[in-house]
Amino acid sequence: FQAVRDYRRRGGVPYPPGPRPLPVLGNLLHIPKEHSWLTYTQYSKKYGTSESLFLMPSFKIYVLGDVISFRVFGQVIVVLNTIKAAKDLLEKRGEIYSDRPETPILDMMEWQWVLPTARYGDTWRPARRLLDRGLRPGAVASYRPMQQARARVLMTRLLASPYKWEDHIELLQGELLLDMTYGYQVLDRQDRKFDMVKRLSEFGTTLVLPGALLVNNLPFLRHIPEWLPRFSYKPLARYGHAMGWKSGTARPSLALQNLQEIEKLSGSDRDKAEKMVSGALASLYSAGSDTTVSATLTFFLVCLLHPEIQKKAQEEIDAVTGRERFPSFEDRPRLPFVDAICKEVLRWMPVTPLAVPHAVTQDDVYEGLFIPKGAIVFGNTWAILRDPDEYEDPDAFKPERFLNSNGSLRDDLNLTSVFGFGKRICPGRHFVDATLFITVASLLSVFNIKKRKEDEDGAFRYTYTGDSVISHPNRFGCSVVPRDKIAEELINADTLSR
Ligand code: HEM
Repeated sequence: FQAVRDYRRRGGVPYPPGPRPLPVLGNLLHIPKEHSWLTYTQYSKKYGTSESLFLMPSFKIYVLGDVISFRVFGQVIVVLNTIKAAKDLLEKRGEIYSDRPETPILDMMEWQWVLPTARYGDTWRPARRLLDRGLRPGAVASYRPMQQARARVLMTRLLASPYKWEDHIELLQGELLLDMTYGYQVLDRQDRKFDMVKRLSEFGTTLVLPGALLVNNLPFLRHIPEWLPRFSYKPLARYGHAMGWKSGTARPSLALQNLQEIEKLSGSDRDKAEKMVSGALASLYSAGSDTTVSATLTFFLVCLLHPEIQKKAQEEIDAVTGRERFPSFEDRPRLPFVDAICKEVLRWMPVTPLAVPHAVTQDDVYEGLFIPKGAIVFGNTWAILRDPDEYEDPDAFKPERFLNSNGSLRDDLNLTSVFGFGKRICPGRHFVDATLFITVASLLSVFNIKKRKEDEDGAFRYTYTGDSVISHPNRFGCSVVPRDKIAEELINADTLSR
């Protein structure tokens, strides 16, 4: 009966192609627990030929591999494997493709105000507007002096304790985000407020793992009253409280900007606005920290794998600074190769290979394929950025692909898929762009990032995590050494001047 009802609802229009569902289990076994983007990319090739019946073009049956689908316990999951499909649906039909999958656990915990998981509509809209305004290119430019200063503190720390390089990278991102958001200055890694924000946000991200999304579709797992109350400790209230956002620290920050507007309100309007603002602000650390850390770790990995690229970038930087100072944002137009490295870092190992899932709010038909209301839709950023038609030799790390023949930077419109799609595209992307540039340029101006002695002979292996929304390199050894005496003196002089 269900099959007949389903057929009627679709009017006979087929679902996007994919592996044949099994009885009861559907496609459960076809969805891998790890690195699912690789499997989806393979499926897209397997189901990816549009075939003509009887060799007659007009009798084409649609078996488009750029859109594939799976069904698990009544949930339809759609994966868009090309930039065209992602743009056609997530961007051009954004009004119905911008929701997020239902995550009741988050709602019960009052995380519904946190932007990356917020449902599309009246809760999301004002929070998103707030962040778009606060993180637009012009506004982000005002944080440059802070980003530059913090990047230099990273150099000081790396010189003092190079073996703690991973900790220093993580601390840098925490400092940048909490300063920009709340004007809060993290003391050190032991700072208790920093630690609490970190733990709360880690907990939040485990709830949006693909596994957690499937849990929503198993009715018997939907009610978990025994353990939920222990977790519902109003995380946002705590989060905002820890950062003192209502006391409005004097440093310019997004919190400070928004306080004045809230102060004009009263009663329930004020209460609602406070929740909205604290949710929007709390989104920034949870969405921005691990992601930028992952991209920075990939940059370190690239330096180990390609010393020649590192050297070429150093030559470019030296020609601009004369090795008498650190590079700055003002130097950026004269450092296209450094910029190209940052872009290639994002393309080569996309931090969120399947972006963040969208959900559809209305039945839809695309290229003769049926996409039902409630379907979860992934844009396969990995497949888009490893498409050999767009990126020659896509598995290779080649910054030159982002340069014109005269050495100037080349625009690449597909690269924005690193940050997702349509109305939900990452609002932090301009901030990331600045952070990566100044971190990479500062690092290369004074350090060589190399394999450890023990890794020099034999094959050096690296792997990436594949069980979460964010993918990052698994731990690898690395040696961070000042390039020479000049570099060391530059760092010391800068440290003393602070
Ligand atoms: C390399 C670093 C980063 C990457 C790769 C990244 C990627 C993404 C992606 C793929 C999405 C989902 C887009 C979609 O649904 O289509 C997203 C959403 C979001 N990102 Fe980022 N992001 C990064 C850094 C940041 C930073 C630094 C911030 C804050 C300053 C930030 C704030 C957000 C927020 C608030 C959302 C939710 C937007 C919404 O749902 O409307 N992200 N990001």
